[in-house]
Amino acid sequence: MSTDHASTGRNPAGHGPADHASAGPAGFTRRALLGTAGAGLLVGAGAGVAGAVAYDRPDRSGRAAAGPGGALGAARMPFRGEHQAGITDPPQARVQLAAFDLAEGVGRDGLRTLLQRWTKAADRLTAGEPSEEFDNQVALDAGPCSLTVTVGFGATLFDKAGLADRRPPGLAPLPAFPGDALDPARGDGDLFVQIGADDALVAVHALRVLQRLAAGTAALRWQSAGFARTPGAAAQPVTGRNLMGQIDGTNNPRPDEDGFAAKVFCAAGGDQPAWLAGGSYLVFRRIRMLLDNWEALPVDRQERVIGRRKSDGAPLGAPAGAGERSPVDLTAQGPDGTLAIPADAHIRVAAPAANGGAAMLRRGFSYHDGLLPDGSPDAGLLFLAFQNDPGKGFTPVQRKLSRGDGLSRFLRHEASGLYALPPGAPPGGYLGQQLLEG
Ligand SMILES: C=CC1=C(C)c2cc3[nH]c(cc4nc(cc5[nH]c(cc1n2)c(C)c5CCC(=O)O)C(CCC(=O)O)=C4C)c(C)c3C=C
Ligand SMILES: [Fe+2]
Repeated sequence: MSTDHASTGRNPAGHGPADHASAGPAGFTRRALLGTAGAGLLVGAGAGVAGAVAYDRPDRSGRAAAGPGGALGAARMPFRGEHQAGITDPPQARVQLAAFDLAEGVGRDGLRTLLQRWTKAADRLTAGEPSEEFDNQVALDAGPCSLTVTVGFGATLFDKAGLADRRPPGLAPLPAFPGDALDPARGDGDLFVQIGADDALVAVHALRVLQRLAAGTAALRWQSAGFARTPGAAAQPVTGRNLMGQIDGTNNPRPDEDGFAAKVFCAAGGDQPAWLAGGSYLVFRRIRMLLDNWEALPVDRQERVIGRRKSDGAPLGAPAGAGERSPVDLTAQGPDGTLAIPADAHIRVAAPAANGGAAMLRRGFSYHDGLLPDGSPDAGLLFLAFQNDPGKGFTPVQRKLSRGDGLSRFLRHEASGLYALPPGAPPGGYLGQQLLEG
């Protein structure tokens, strides 16, 4: 399968011809539309750097910016397509995650109106235009900055909106896992939004717009801000690091591999409702890292906890210079004859081969929200995993990790959410139309 619309389903229809797609780090699809100035810069940058990887969210070092927000700001992710944006697109530098609860008495019609208003706003904001219904001028001088708006439906939405018979089976509650310390006030919710952008103001602005458009219909339940590497921070596009310092995301399913779409997206037929075809399920976990304990561990022991080298992300046992994409050999032995990748190493316990082929597309973001009362960092990973069936993806893997993963000693799962993501908004239509009118 190639990195085309069939595998990514991100259709640039209606957004002009300047679409650049390439497989970026960690298998995400780099697909952004640049304004005239940005497109010119891309060509110029590619011509000037021999052997450089085509990278369509341009490096800040280009600087020759014109138009809204400069080159980084002009990069634009198509909002419409077979699948929603923000799934196969590479993680942006900033994310706002939030969930909303429907107000009392808001039924199907109220939900439809809300989704229509959100779609209209997302159409405009992702194109770098202010929202027509409400705008507070916070993002006025910025371009779209690769803004994506991704919407999901929690299990509780379906009863409230009179859609109980349309609730998909994959929204059955996740089981409780050993060690869970979940705060329901920071998870779950009727409606979920993931807003990514390469600029913090653009992301916050988009969330504020959606929140204002929801006034009287749905109230914010929780909100979490996250971040990832800013494009251009590294000399070459590489898979990002998390707050434990590990390269995180290497062994994700890749859009150019066979069966990618079947792992990540729901297909028509089977036990999935027709409205979810082209959609996906998202598992969210707010996972705090016990960084004081982690950082007290020598690097070689940290590496054995994960099963990969910190420097370059290569699997333990791989020769020097092998790189993060080097194949994982779970049978490799060290000089002393023991397993190079220990029995409780995270990548061994989480591997699809150890979990009946369970697969998911991880697209997490770091968070750092200051200190807890005991002085330890309130920091970790906003874990986001997209899959076609959480019962065959996240749940079996997390069950295994919670019992036998060396990494779990350094983690606390503090919030959780499970959402069904409808397919992309149909041409001229709105997000969730297949659910409400199908
Ligand atoms: C239930 C699923 C998973 C949770 C929860 C999870 C948390 C978590 N992971 C890291 C760091 C890394 N994970 C890596 C690989 C990896 N993780 C999962 C699943 C969960 N991780 C899978 C399926 C895999 C791939 C396994 C494989 O096939 O090799 C890695 C290695 C690099 C990579 O492939 O991404 C790191 C590093 C943290 C810090 C964390 C919770 C905070
Ligand atoms: Fe992991």
